[in-house]
This record gives sequence, C-alpha cells and structure tokens, in this order.
Amino acid sequence: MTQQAAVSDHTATSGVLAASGLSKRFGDRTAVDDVSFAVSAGETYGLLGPNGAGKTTTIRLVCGLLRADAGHVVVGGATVSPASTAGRGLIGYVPQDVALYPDLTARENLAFFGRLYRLRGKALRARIDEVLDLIGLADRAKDKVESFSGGMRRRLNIGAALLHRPTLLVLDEPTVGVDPQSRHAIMESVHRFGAGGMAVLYTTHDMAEAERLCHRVGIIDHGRLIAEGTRRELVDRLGERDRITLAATGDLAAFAALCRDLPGVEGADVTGTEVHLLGHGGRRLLPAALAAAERAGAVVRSAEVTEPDLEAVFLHLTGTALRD
Ligand SMILES: Nc1ncnc2c1ncn2[C@@H]1O[C@H](COP(=O)(O)OP(=O)(O)OP(=O)(O)O)[C@@H](O)[C@H]1O
Repeated sequence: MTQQAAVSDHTATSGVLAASGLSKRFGDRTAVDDVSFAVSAGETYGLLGPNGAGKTTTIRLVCGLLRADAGHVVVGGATVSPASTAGRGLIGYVPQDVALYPDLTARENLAFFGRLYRLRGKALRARIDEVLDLIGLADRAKDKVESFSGGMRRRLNIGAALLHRPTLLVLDEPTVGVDPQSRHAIMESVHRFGAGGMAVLYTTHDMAEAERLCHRVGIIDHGRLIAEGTRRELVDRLGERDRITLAATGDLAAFAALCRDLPGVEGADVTGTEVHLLGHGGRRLLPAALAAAERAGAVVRSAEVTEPDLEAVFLHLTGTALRD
C-alpha cells in the first residue's frame, strides 16, 4: 500500500480532522506540498520535522488562519478556511508565541479569552476553574502573568485555547524553551487531553517527545509528509532492526552461533563479555535467545533490547539527522 493510500484510508474512518492535499507557496518557495493526514477523537498526532519543514504553515492551514493554494480541511464535518468560520469554533489553537496580558492575573486572562468565546457569568467562572486545574495553575490563579515563568505562560496559553471545549486541540511546539517542570506538566496535560477524548495535533522537532506523546507521527520534510504511522509501524516499514545486548559468561562463541540460527535473528557477534544480536521484534526474540544460552552452557547476566527510534527513521528517510 502506498503512503498516500494509507493516509486516505484513515481519512475515511477518522472522526475529527481530515486534511487533504494541502499546499501553500510563499513566492517561489513551496512551504507545504500536497499534505494529507487525519486525526481521530482521542488520538494525539505529532507532526515531526526539522526547522523550516513546514509544520507551522501546515497547522495554520488546518486552523483556517492561512488560505491554502490547494487542498481542504474538514473538522467535525465542517470545512475550515479563512473564509468559513463553521469548523473554526471546534478548534483550540495554541501558537508558538505566547499571547497573554502580563499585567492581568491568570484568571483575568482566561476571563478575557472566555468572553471572546462568548462565555459569561457563572459558566465562564466554572470553566476557568476547570481549565486552571487542567493546566496545573489553580494555585496561581490570582497572580499576575508578569510573575510567571516562560513555561507557566505557555501553560496558561494552552488553557486559553481550552476554554470553549474544542474537539481538536492544535499545539505548535508547546515545549520549546520551557523549564523541565513545565515541560513535564505540558506533556502530562496533553496526554490527559487525548485520554479524555480530544483529538490533538502537535508539532515538534523533538523525537523523544513525539515518541512519548503521540499515538501516530507524520514526518514532514521540505513541506512534504514523507511517512506516517505509529513509531513501531515506521520502524518496521523501513526495515530498521532491534539490537539485543546480552552480557554473559561461559562459551559465548557457541552461544552466538546458536543465536544465528534462531528465526528472526539477522546477526550475532561477540564483543568482550557481551553477545550482540540484530533482528526484528527484539522483545519476542529474547526468550529464544535465553534458551540458546542455556543450550550453549552460557549464563546471561543482563539483557537489554534497544528498539530503533524516530531519529533512525528520519535519518533513513532523509539522509540527514533531525537535530541538525
Ligand atoms: N509568511 C511567510 N512568508 C514567506 N515564507 C514563509 C512564511 N511562513 C513560512 N515561510 C517559509 O516556509 C517554510 C516552512 O516554514 P514553517 O514555519 O512552516 O516551518 P516549521 O517546520 O514550522 O519550522 P520551525 O520549526 O522553525 O517553526 C520555511 O522555508 C519558511 O521560511
């Protein structure tokens, strides 16, 4: 099945967001080139790519903040574009740059944004309390934003996008430049939003973050979506292998020789007191490898399975490292 076919299949079954054939040029530069993907309710989808890959432009198209040269976006069954407001009310957009009033408190900022969403009175106050809890800032509600760390401001900015209970939350690199504590809090919150049934679209150039948070990842490079899937699917599709390192004593040469004959093992080498295996489905291979050690009269002291990561996938696809 081609990549495009896989994307279309998912579009057909998706609940919340379907972006099809999106393209955008700025002058003679193509920022986004025929990008299609879909995000379902309860799913966190990560757009992963290096600086300048086209992530921000893609999500601005998705949010109807930019007019596409080609393609269309549907959210919750409604078309989204700068000319149509129908689907935009279902989206909560958290831009890269924080937009808050520093001389207002956290609660006052949320009240301001809540009124823009036409929330008023008791309903607004109750929703602000809920949102402050969701972003872990309830204890700082009465403090002015000017006293907040960069990470806390970022969290409050996320809160502003949640007030109207969006079906789709779109976050543009929400953890860039924030302190580790806020980074953790943001990632925890995003995880909870997904678990609570919201569809989340998330951009990042941090593959470890994408691996931890996202159910599926779309890899974007030079404006094109070059692959998508779960981490495991991407790794498997590209034929990347797992590494198993077995620290052992005894006849390691015999142990490695037996391992070479195991189904799924593509290579077995001895280095010092370790046997290194290369193969697919590393965790599944482990019991057979341990049985082989016993047959060879070797004793395994420790075993470590290293699965290939998205960095390896990206390198494989583009020939360059993600962190250039
Ligand atoms: N308003 C604009 N005018 C001209 N070129 C633009 C504009 N916005 C984006 N671009 C160009 O489009 C390309 C994609 O940019 P975009 O901001 O979407 O990338 P990105 O993946 O979000 O990068 P980053 O991680 O640095 O935010 C870049 O080459 C950028 O210079």
